[in-house]
Parts: sequence; C-alpha cells; structure tokens
Amino acid sequence: MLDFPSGKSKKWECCSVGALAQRAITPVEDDRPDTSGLEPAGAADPTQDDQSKGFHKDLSLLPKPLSAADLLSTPNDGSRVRVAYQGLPGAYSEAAALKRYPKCETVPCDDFEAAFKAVELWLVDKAVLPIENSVGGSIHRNYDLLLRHRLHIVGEVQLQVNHCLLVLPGTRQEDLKRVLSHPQALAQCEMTLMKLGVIRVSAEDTAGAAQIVASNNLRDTGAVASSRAAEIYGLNILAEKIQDDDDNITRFLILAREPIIPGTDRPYKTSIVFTLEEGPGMLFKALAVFALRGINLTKIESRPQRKRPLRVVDDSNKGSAKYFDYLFYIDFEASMAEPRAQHALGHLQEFAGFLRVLGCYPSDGIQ
Ligand SMILES: O=C(O)C(=O)C[C@]1(C(=O)O)C=C[C@@H](O)C=C1
Repeated sequence: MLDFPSGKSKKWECCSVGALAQRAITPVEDDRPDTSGLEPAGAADPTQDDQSKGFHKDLSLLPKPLSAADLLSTPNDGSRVRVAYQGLPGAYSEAAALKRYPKCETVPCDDFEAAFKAVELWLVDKAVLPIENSVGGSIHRNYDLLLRHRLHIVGEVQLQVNHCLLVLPGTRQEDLKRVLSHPQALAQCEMTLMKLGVIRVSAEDTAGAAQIVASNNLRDTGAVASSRAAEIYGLNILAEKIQDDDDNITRFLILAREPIIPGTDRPYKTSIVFTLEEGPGMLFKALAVFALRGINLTKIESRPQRKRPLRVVDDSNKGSAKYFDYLFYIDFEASMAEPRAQHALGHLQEFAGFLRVLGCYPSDGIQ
C-alpha cells in the first residue's frame, strides 16, 4: 500500500479554522498614508487654533466615508469577496469559485466542515461545495452537510472538468505504477486508468494529489488533476481530457450566511429538502404540487435516514435530533419571488413532515 505522508508542504498550508481566524484577526499592514512628516495635531504650534487641537491637520488624509454609490458600484467580479473551498490551490473547487467571482480571494480549507465554519465565523464571505457530477452523480455527504449547517445556497456553478494526468518531469507512461487523486476524479477517469493498468490511490483532493507527487518526488506515480495544478506544482501533463465522458460537468453550490433576495429578472432555481409521512402516493402528491403549477424539476434525490437521526437546524434555529425515513431533495426551476413557487411550497407544507428552503439563486448555464 502506498504510504503517502499526510502532511501538506509548507508552501500551501491549508487553512484550518484556527489558522483562518489568526489570518482574519492579524492586523493588516497599516495602509494609511505616512503622516510622520506632519506635526502631531495640537502639539507644536502654540498659536494653533484651539479648534484644530486634537484633530488631524489635513482632513484629506482621513478615509472617505462610504457612500451609497460606493456600495452600488461593488463589482460583481468578487474583487472584495473571500471564498473558502475544500482542497489546495489548483483544485476544481477553486476553479469554480474563480469562475463565479473572477477576482475573489480563494481560501483553501482542510475539509468541507472547515469551509462551512469559515463562513459561519465571518472569516470568509462564501464557500464553494461540489454537489454533483454528470458522471459520478450526487455527492451525498455534501447534501447532509447542507442540513447540518444554517448556510444558504446563493448560487451555483456548472464547471466543465477536464482532468489531466500529471507526472514529474521525465516520468513516462510506462513508468507509472499508480495514480493518485480524489475518488470522484478517479471514478470520472475509470476507462483511461483501467487501460493504463495502474493502481488507483485516493487523495483528499485533486490538487492535493498533485502536490504529494511533486513534494515526494514520486517517479512511479501520477496524479489526476487540473492543468492549473500542473503549473502550480511543477508537473508535466502526460495526457489531457482523460475523463471518460467529454462533457464531464461538476455542479458546485455557492453558500453564504444570508440568502439572496430572489428576483424574476433571469432564470432562477430553488433547492428544498423535505420529509413525507409514510403512505402510498405521498411522493406523487408532493411532486404534483409542482407539476400542477407548470414548475419543472431539475433534480430529485432521496436520502435514507432510517438509522441515523439527523440533527437538523430548522427555522427555529434550535436544531434537534430528528428521525426521518427518507429526506427528499428537490431543485426546481422557479424563483421564490413567483407566486406559483410560493403556492407550491405552501401546498407541500400541508403534508410535509419537515420542509426547508436551502436557497433560491440564479441558474448557471454551461459557458
Ligand atoms: O478535488 C478537487 O479538485 C475538487 O474540486 C473536488 C471534486 C469533487 O469533490 O468532486 C470536484 C470536482 C471534480 O469532479 C473532482 C473532485
């Protein structure tokens, strides 16, 4: 069994919540203008007017108060947004964050829990969460995470994932004994890896796999990761687009502390989770509340919860262990600003044991 060191190189220290907190509270470089050449207020000149004593001599040095115009002009490119993701720089989750917020500051986290906590603790503004892939299907454990936290889905990113086979400079295909990557990535490249006849080894994320190959100088090991990871960790791209299906799309959710105000100015999606009492036709009834109002469903997922009580944070925000037979997740194509969506949920609420709106957000097409 390949024994990979679990540590990460110093260069890309993943943020745990503690590290994030330190970064968040460490005073930033004092970026106020240098006033050392100016006399301290009210000290040197005895004839100085009392009014100015104790006040800055030159008000133009003071920061200007924010105006509504400043806030309105906040660029939608995320230039002042900090986005947490699970993995190391070069991970596809980071690419998803940059696709949605091209100028954001991406913050790598050890795991999804740390990314969620970073948002809850105001250390970052958003978190990115892979939720499903066109080949691998739903990432179930991340659905459960949504329920355990009180974050809101405020956006989605559909990312075309092109996997590359990365190796140390000089390593040839015939040298490879094993390939390292995130389980989802290994699954998406099943055919290619079977043809290579290599041993598949799971890693925490694709970029982390590339970093392990590079930092441990593994000449007989490849990594399935992005071309950006090849640049960051100094690896060669032995093969590109090695995924089994050309259209290998991973859908990511953008999570925030506060929901967005849904509009009707563009296509919206709404994601909900609910439970139903046992009984014939209950699911049919639940789906009918949407069909009868001409609302299209884009996703339905059921999660058995027979043995594992789920501590859900409901609207009372108290949260308690509840036992469900099944949780049903539905994404539908309508905005909560539309009466038909409001009426559909009001109708569903009449017979749902538990119902929570996970978020209403603009749909993302594949660009
Ligand atoms: O490891 C990464 O690079 C990730 O972004 C994670 C992840 C995933 O969890 O599914 C995301 C997209 C790809 O499908 C492969 C892996």
